[in-house]
Formats: sequence, C-alpha cells, structure tokens
Amino acid sequence: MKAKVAIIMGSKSDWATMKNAADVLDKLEVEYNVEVVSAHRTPDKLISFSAQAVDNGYQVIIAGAGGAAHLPGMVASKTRLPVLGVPVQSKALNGMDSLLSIAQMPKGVAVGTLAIGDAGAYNAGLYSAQILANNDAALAQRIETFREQQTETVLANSDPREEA
Ligand SMILES: Nc1c(C(=O)O)ncn1[C@@H]1O[C@H](COP(=O)(O)O)[C@@H](O)[C@H]1O
Repeated sequence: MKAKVAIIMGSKSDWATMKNAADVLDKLEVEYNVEVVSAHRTPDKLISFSAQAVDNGYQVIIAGAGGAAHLPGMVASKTRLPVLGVPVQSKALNGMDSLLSIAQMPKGVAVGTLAIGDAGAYNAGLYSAQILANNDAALAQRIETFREQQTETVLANSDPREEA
C-alpha cells in the first residue's frame, strides 16, 4: 500500500524535530514517506512534489521548516491536500520566526499550524493519523487505544515528586 502521509522538511537539519512526527506514525502503524523539499533551495522540486502529491496517493502533508518558513504555505498553494505546518525552532529567534511565517497565511490558502518544535511535530503526526482515521476504522481504534494508554500512564504517575 502506498503511503498516505508525506513528511517533508526544508533541510536535513530539521530531521531531529520532524522525527517526532515519524515516531508517532510508527506507533500508530501509519506509513509515511520522508523527504527534504525547500521552497528556497529546491523550488522546482517543491512545485513538482506538490503538483503530484494527490496522484502519488498522499492524503495529508506534514511540512516542517525553520526561520523564513515558506515551505508549508507554498506547498499548500499548489495542492488541495491538507498541509500541517511545523515551525522548527530556529537558533536566532527560538522559532517565533518559523511560527509566524507558517501561521500568518493570507485568506484563501490554508495551512494548519502546530506548535514550535518537537511537540508540534509529534502532534502533526497524530493529527495526520486522526484525519486518516475518518476512513480507517482499524486506525481509529489504534488512536483510541493510544489515548487510553496515555491517560493510564498519567494517572499511574500522578505524584509530581516522583520521577516519571
Ligand atoms: N525554511 C526553510 C525552507 C523553506 O521554507 O522552503 N527551506 C529551508 N528552510 C530552513 O532553513 C533552516 C536552516 O537550514 P540549514 O540547517 O540547512 O542551513 C532549516 O530549519 C530549514 O527548514
């Protein structure tokens, strides 16, 4: 079966962050492809990737980028697929630049913006699974189980003085 989720990022240096999206998709047994695509450095590849995304079987695109993070918005401008943008934490501005670049889209081209950094990437993975679960009962059940286990873990470790 072809992967329905694409995880793309502006640079290899974003992988440490974007791996969090891959990790949760692994946990939920969702297939994905991973690729570096940059609006700035590989603009032609961005156009072809986005234009072919539907034909390639993708249903959701997770796009992570840092600094002048144009990647998610530009991909969204060239495909109707939902694009989840992950602001990678930049050194100079701690990711505020990435966050605002991704969140402040002009009306008419939508990008779903997640939180800065690892948690945002993880939640982008989770969100993409939740979108796919609308048409996949087995995946929906795995997400329910994931949540129950998460709740049980928190309830079993409710003394803040003890190590998790
Ligand atoms: N924001 C973008 C885009 C883009 O938006 O297309 N392409 C690369 N970059 C970002 O540049 C940062 C530094 O990249 P390098 O570490 O390769 O210098 C990365 O966080 C990347 O996402």
